[in-house]
Amino acid sequence: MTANIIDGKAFAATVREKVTGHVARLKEENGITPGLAVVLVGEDPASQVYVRSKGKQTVETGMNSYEYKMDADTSEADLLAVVEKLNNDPEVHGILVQLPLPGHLNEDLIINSIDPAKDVDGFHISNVGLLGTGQKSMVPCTPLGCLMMLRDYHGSLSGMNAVVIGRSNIVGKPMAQLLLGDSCTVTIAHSRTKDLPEVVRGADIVVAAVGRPEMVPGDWIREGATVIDVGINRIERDGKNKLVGDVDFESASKVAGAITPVPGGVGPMTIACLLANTVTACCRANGLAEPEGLTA
Ligand SMILES: Nc1nc(=O)c2c([nH]1)NC[C@@H]1CN(c3ccc(C(=O)N[C@@H](CCC(=O)O)C(=O)O)cc3)C=[N+]21
Repeated sequence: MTANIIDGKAFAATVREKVTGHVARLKEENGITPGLAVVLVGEDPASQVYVRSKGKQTVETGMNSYEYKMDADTSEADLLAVVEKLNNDPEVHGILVQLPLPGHLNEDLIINSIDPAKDVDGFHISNVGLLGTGQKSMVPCTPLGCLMMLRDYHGSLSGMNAVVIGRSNIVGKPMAQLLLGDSCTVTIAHSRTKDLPEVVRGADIVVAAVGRPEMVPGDWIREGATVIDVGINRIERDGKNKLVGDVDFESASKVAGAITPVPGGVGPMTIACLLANTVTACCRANGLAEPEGLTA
């Protein structure tokens, strides 16, 4: 058996098309242009690449993009002041503070200083609580992108066994909440899980989000299962730099029913969902109907 490839890059293009349509309508009918502010502290090269890509796509979909680049030694007070300014700016509907932050900055404190209505990452405790209780919230971009792909591929996820490997606040935990919301039977596995291979073999849906290159081999995957690979790991192989996931694609794609590749899977969907969340935040801020096809 050879797995179907779930093409995240192509799917992301369709999400961006929807975003572009909603943005055009907001401009035409309401005279509003959604705006996304991205704050980057420090000079991590990978982060700079993502931030540039986010800014470019924001503009391409017709939205306003605001970038704040701050020195690596920026004080907490200075960063809080920037967030406060963006919270109070009516032209800014979405705020993203790129993570990880330099060690001297308290990430929880900074994230929780963002207006929850503008928290397009969905990391604010208020949004986490809303998601956990099934109320309307801002949903974290990566899990939202994974959910969109799973729903598109399967239709209904009801009753399926889903195993999420990884318990991060950014992916694992919100992913599990979303799958539970779609009536999956959800297991959150992690580094201390007993007999992880056996647990994963019970899954109809596997979401790998641990950050360890190729740690999930094909013989952990049940025949025909759907595999969502959230990992983005830079490794060196045969003297070349390579991007690989948390799943061993080579062996897993021989047993899975469907699998997302790396690159070109979850990554592009994450950025597309950030744009989608910005439109959603803009509509809510203006008391307008939820944009169709862009929310969980
Ligand atoms: N507050 C915050 N929110 C984030 O959403 C956030 C963050 N901080 N910090 C960094 C991570 C990382 N991230 C990625 C987004 C897209 C790709 C992506 O599109 N990757 C391409 C490959 C790009 C490449 O070649 O490097 C792909 O998978 O096909 C990757 C990584 C968002 N993050």
